[in-house]
Amino acid sequence: MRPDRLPLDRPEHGTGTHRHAGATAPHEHAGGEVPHQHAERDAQLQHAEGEVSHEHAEGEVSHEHAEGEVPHRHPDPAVDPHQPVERPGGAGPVRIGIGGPVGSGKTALVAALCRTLAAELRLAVVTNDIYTTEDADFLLRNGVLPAERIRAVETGCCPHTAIRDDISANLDAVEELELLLGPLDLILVESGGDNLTATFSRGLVHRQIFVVDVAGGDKVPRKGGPGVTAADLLVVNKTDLAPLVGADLSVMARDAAARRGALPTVFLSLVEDPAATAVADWVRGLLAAPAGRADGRAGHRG
Ligand SMILES: Nc1nc2c(ncn2[C@@H]2O[C@H](COP(=O)(O)OP(=O)(O)OP(=O)(O)O)[C@@H](O)[C@H]2O)c(=O)[nH]1
Repeated sequence: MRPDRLPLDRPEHGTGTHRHAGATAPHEHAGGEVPHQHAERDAQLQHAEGEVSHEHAEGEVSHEHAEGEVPHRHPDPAVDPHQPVERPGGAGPVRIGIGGPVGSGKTALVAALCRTLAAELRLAVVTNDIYTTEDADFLLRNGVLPAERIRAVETGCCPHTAIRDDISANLDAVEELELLLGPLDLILVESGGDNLTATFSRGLVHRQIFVVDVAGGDKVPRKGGPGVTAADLLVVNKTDLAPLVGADLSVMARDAAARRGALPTVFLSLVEDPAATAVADWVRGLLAAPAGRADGRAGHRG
């Protein structure tokens, strides 16, 4: 092994286009590797300071690396490395993943759903953060659920790795909650903030909500990515900010419909509707529906 390549501690997957942040040293790619693109300023393929040079396999997707991050590989987000979980006969909890870009309002939505649904459902939450327990701490500070109903997973890596590739820490957290709390109706699994390619494995959650916000402008649904195109529910949050950033919500609605077909999209402002009414109603509908497989195919009851 070359000294500039560290051993991988996660499953290897196939590959494609990716990007590296910052300015630094050129690096090599293995023979036979699929051509990929780099940021404009990256004419020589550069890594952020502290980043270690590494290889990428065919099919890998676009992402950025933080300073000092350990090199690793990512799978094609269209390929789920795990088998879909069956929602167990209507008896076990429905697990819903909540993902989306940094700061889009995932934790605020989790808090809102806890406040709205805690009186009618037996629920628990798993949060994922890279280096901290920030999101769990926020939920605790705001008293949206008793402390024993919240578990924090520190991923120590790109959040999408812990919710899609190696989901063991999240599965452990889910299992611990079920053992400790007894029968549950709903477990919300919040991902750390990530890019538009981050999706949950159907081996971890039965359904997933993808949260984007209008603050970055009205182009986000048009940009697509598996979260936007394939999430079971797309939430366009912070609609109260639309006039301030010049975002046209009708354009976002049109683009979301074009990208998502029949899949639902909800426009939300947690400032104006702190109960997240439309999302809570969607969750209620899901729990009332017959049990089914995580990939949406018909399941069974009992
Ligand atoms: N104006 C406005 N602000 C919002 C809304 N929803 C959330 N926010 C604010 O947006 C900021 C980010 O919200 P979070 O819930 O922390 O976002 P997040 O997606 O969990 O962030 P990460 O976990 O860091 O990825 C906070 O300051 C929230 O108060 C909204 O509907 N309108």
